[in-house]
Amino acid sequence: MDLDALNAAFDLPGVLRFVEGRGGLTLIEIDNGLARATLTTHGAQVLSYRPAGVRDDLLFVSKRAYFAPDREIKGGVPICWPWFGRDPAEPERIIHGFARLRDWSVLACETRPDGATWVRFGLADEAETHALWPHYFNLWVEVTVGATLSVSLTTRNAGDEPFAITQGLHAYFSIGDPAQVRVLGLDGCRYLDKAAEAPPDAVGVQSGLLGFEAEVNRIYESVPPSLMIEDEALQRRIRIDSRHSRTAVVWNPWIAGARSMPDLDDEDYRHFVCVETVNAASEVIRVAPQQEVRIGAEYRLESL
Ligand SMILES: O=P(O)(O)OC[C@H]1O[C@@H](O)[C@H](O)[C@@H](O)[C@@H]1O
Repeated sequence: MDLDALNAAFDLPGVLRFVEGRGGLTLIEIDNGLARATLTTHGAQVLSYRPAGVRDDLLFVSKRAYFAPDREIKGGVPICWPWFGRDPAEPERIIHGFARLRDWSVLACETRPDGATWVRFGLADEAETHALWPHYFNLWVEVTVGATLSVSLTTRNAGDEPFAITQGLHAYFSIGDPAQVRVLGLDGCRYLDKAAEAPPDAVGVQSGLLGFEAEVNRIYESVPPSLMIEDEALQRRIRIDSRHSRTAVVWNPWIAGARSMPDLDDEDYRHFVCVETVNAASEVIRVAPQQEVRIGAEYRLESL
């Protein structure tokens, strides 16, 4: 749909409108008094979220991110589906699946009774997705922009055969200084260590708070539903309440990792951490024909 058609069908006057963004991507700008946010139909991705009165965005987007129809956008909350990380069937393929590369349909935009704005995106299988992943599906992403930000992803198996997925909400959180950031809630959780320096199949158990002074790339298992990122430099706490997920990925590429990624500035390891609500590693989700499964997260900013 073109912008005029999208605005005619879905705009919420004074609150939500569709505009053209970099690379010709379609952006959804929201300003509802509770918060401002920017979403894009490319990948059904949230790119920016700032509650009223808050100066620093919740989310990081790389200045060198690709904004192109066939590329992933590095930042915001990418939707990783139907595989998280490497495709187990074909490890050389793009990581984190194809959902974040597709242009999603907008199905609804509404104002909720509390003044929050709700946007529903949809994606279904087609010939191009069959070539990548031979299954019939409906996917929905629902984003609620209010005093908190919520993102949920629903998968429906629209075929006659069961399928298995891994998936994730790959949130890139903006931070003030990695040396002053701690993740709370992981104490006692076992993790798979995927850092470049770690031996293959390395595992560990988190003791206390998690800080950042080198590359961190860990898949934590059996995590509690709430995690927190405390950021002394920005004097704020990000609370992440996850649903239907017992696995969390924590990632900061550090210096060498940032340098190796063309869509990150060398210094960007100072500007974000990812704390991701996922079903991955041993948490593989099997979806029976006609069954629906969900994963979701609510993000809340609090002052320290
Ligand atoms: O595909 P993106 O957005 O660049 O993210 C890549 C990173 O995503 C993380 O989830 C992984 O733990 C990292 O290993 C990986 O490098």
